[in-house]
Amino acid sequence: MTDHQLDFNSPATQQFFLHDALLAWASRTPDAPAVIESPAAGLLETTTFAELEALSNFYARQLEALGLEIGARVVLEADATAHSIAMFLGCSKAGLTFVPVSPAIPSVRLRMVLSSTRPALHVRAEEIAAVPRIDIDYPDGTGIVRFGPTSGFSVDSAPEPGVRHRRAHCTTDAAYIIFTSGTTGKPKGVVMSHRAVTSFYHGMFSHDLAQPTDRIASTPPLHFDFALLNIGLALGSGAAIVPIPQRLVRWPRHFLRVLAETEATQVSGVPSIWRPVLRHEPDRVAALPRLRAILYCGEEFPVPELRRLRELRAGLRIVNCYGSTESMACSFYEVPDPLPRHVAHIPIGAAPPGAELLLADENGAIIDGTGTRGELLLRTPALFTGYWADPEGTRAALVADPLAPESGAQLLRTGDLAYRGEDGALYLCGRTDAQVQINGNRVELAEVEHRLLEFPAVTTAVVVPDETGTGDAALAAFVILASGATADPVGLRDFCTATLPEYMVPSRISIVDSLPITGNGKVDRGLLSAGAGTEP
Ligand SMILES: Nc1ncnc2c1ncn2[C@@H]1O[C@H](COS(=O)(=O)NC(=O)C[C@H](N)c2cccc(Br)c2)[C@@H](O)[C@H]1O
Repeated sequence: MTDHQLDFNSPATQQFFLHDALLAWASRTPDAPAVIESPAAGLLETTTFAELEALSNFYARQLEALGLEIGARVVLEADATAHSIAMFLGCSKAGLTFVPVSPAIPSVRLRMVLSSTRPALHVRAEEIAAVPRIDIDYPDGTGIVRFGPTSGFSVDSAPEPGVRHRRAHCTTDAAYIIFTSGTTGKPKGVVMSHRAVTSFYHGMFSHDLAQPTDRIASTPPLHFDFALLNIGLALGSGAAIVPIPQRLVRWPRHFLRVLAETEATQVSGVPSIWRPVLRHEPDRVAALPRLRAILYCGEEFPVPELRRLRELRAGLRIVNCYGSTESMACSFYEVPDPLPRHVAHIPIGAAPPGAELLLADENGAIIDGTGTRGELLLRTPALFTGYWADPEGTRAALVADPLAPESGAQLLRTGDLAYRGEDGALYLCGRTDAQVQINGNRVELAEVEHRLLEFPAVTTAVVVPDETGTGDAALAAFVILASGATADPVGLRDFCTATLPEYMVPSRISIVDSLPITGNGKVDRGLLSAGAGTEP
């Protein structure tokens, strides 16, 4: 063993890292399916726990051989597949921090991630590396790697070897950094340590959400930590993960075919994935052979749609999973079966064992009673390390424990408003800021507004959730142009598409002469949301 190679078996390093949590079953059930993929109709590809472990060891060795520093970043551009899961497990084993990004990420945003995290490597799944990104100027010394069943681990350009200062990998090191939308017009890199992620998983396993015989279909993209929850839930329970390619999620017939062929027993996804399925293929939902549970997160699931799902599948277990990326997630709430007629909103339940959700009023005082609205504060061992390169933003997200301010303990300010129901459960009722969820993706309205304001002719931009449409959440933008200036909604929309992910591009852009305001002079977003802003 050379002086910088890590010995995973020595007591000193016998800690609990992300890869320990996800591969514990490789020794118990090596031949059980860990990843089941459906590359084409009628075709299934299964990777066993032993194969996944061996593949992650292969990638770990290749990464180790590059001699990078512990904690160096690896930007991982891939969809969720057996190989990309093995790659991030390999990063975990090699003490490297992975930064998952979507293959659909606009180059401008990818450049921001690269310049901010200064990664040692940009590793790309071979199926997407076939389309080279020509407009990326890498920070110097960044290595470029293609990986997959054909390429193995192909180094297209070697990284500058890091100088090893650190001897050992410890669980407070960052397992991953996930970039979410940021209010200051700049996305925030949420840094999650191994200790935070594995303690979250530990709390999650106390809910018995999965058995070794389960096959959990996962629909979120790899850059959304919901995907990491699903992968951890499946593999950590000895069950199989069934990654659903993004392109299929929007096609109900294909989506349901894959669920049927892989005999998925659970489906994890944001509520909006069910809307087209319920509208266009209800019979196929009813006919799915083994679906027994769904898990959702990211946004409210409209109760009428939940009822419809239950009509189609009597006894379906439905779990509402609430949380923010800064603590991976937080609470799991079992939707009662049957769902009483009077229920109009599904609660988020309570925090998992080992964590605590508190309600605080605007002065920071704790709210114990029922019916009073406050901001949700979270005490959890799964707390993020901070926002990457943003100490100010990190401080603003945390608050001293109101019940023990002297202790130095920090609680997460979720930014969510909630109240405690008579049933003791917590119900969300809005945001303290203007962050919204579009198809389960977090959108800071300010970030979209900032982009619109970069358009030369625009003097004012307001973006609100568009409540005028039916079903899918969308964004409506209202812009005011400088006097005499001209612009058209199509041009404005293209301008947004150039730098923002699709879900952040407003579907409706109205050029207006004025905006409605509330009594205290703020733009009346509620009125705009309701479409009042577009009346002639
Ligand atoms: N179940 C809900 N009902 C309603 N509103 C929800 C729910 N889950 C979130 N949200 C909202 O989304 C915000 C956070 O956005 S986020 O940081 O992008 N994270 C997310 O959306 C997803 C979050 N990481 C998560 C949740 C569950 C499992 C995993 Br694993 C991960 C929360 O503060 C809430 O406002």
